[in-house]
Amino acid sequence: MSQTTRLTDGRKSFEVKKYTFATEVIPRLSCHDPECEERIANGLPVVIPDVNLVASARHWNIDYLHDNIGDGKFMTYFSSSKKFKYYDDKKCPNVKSFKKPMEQEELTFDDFVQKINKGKSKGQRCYLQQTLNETVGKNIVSDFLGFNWNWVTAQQKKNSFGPLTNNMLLIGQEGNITPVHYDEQENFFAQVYGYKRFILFPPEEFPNLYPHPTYHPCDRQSQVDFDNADFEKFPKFRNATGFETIVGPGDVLYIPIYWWHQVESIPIEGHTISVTFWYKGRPTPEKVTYPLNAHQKVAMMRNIEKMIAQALNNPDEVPEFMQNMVLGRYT
Ligand SMILES: O=C(O)CCC(=O)C(=O)O
Ligand SMILES: [Fe+2]
Repeated sequence: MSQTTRLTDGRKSFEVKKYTFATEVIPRLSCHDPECEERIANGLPVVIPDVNLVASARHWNIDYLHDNIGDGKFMTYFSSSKKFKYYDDKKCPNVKSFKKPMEQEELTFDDFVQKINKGKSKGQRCYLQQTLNETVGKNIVSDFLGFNWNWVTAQQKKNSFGPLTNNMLLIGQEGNITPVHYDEQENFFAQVYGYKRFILFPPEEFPNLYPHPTYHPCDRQSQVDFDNADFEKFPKFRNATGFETIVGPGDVLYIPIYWWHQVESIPIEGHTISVTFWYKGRPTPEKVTYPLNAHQKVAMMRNIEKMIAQALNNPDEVPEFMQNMVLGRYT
C-alpha cells in the first residue's frame, strides 16, 4: 500500500499519494491582496481563486465542447500508463534507443470523445492538448472573448512579460499525470473543470531533478520517476523539496518560467479541463546584476549544452565530451 496525505483546494480536501520528498503548500491569495501581486512580480507561484480569468467558460464540459468547438483537429496523446511524458518528435533521431513514451494523433473532437470511451476498454488513456485556434465555433469564441483579458494583460504589462504565445486547452482523464518538467514560458494556468494536483520545484532544484540532456527528445523533463525514484542513479533527488497545491474550477495558478511542475488529474469528476495562458519571458535586463539567479543559470546551461551539441554535430559524442570536461576536475 502506498502512503497517502491530504491536500485541500481551500474548499474540499483530497487524499493524494505521498511521495518521497517534502513539500510546502503554495499560498492561495486574493487577486486584490498586494502579496499576490508581489509574488508574481518576484517570480513565485501563487494560487488565485477570485480573479475570474475563465469564468466565462465555467459551463464548459465535454458535451458543451462537443457541440460547440467546431470541426478543427485536436492533438491527442495516448498512453498505456498514467503518465504522459512529453517528447519532441524532431529530437527523436538524436537518441537511437529512445522509445516513445506515448502515441499522438490529431483528432476531431467527436473522434476524441469516441476514443476516450474505446480507450477505457483497451486500458489506454487519452489526453487532449491543443492550442485554441480560429477553427472553434462562435459560442467558444464568445466565451474566449469573455476571459478576464483586462487582468491577465495588466499582469503581462506590469511584469514585463513578452507576448502571449498561446492558450492551450487541456482535457485529461482522471488519474492522468504530466510528469515533472519545466517550461521556458510564464504561465497563468486556469482550471475550468475537475481538480488537479500541482507539485512545483524552483529552478534552484535543477541539480536534484536531473533533466534529460537538451538534445534528448525529453529535454526539459526530469529523468526521475516520482513513483519509482532511482536514488542510486539520482542521489541528489533525496535533497529535493517542493511546493504543492490543488486547483479546482475557477482557480488560477501562476507557474513562473523555469519552475518545475508535475500535474495530476485528481480522480473525482471523471476528467479535467484547463486553459493555459503562456507568455514569453521578460527580456534580459539591460544591466545584469550578479550573482545570476537560478533561472538565469539554467538558461545559460541550456545555451552552453546546445552550443556543444551543435559544434560536435553528433549527439552521440556529447555525453563523453561533457564528462571529459567536468568529471574529476571540478569535484
Ligand atoms: O495540466 C497538465 O497536465 C500539464 C500542464 C502544464 O504542464 C503546463 O501548463 O505547463
Ligand atoms: Fe508545463
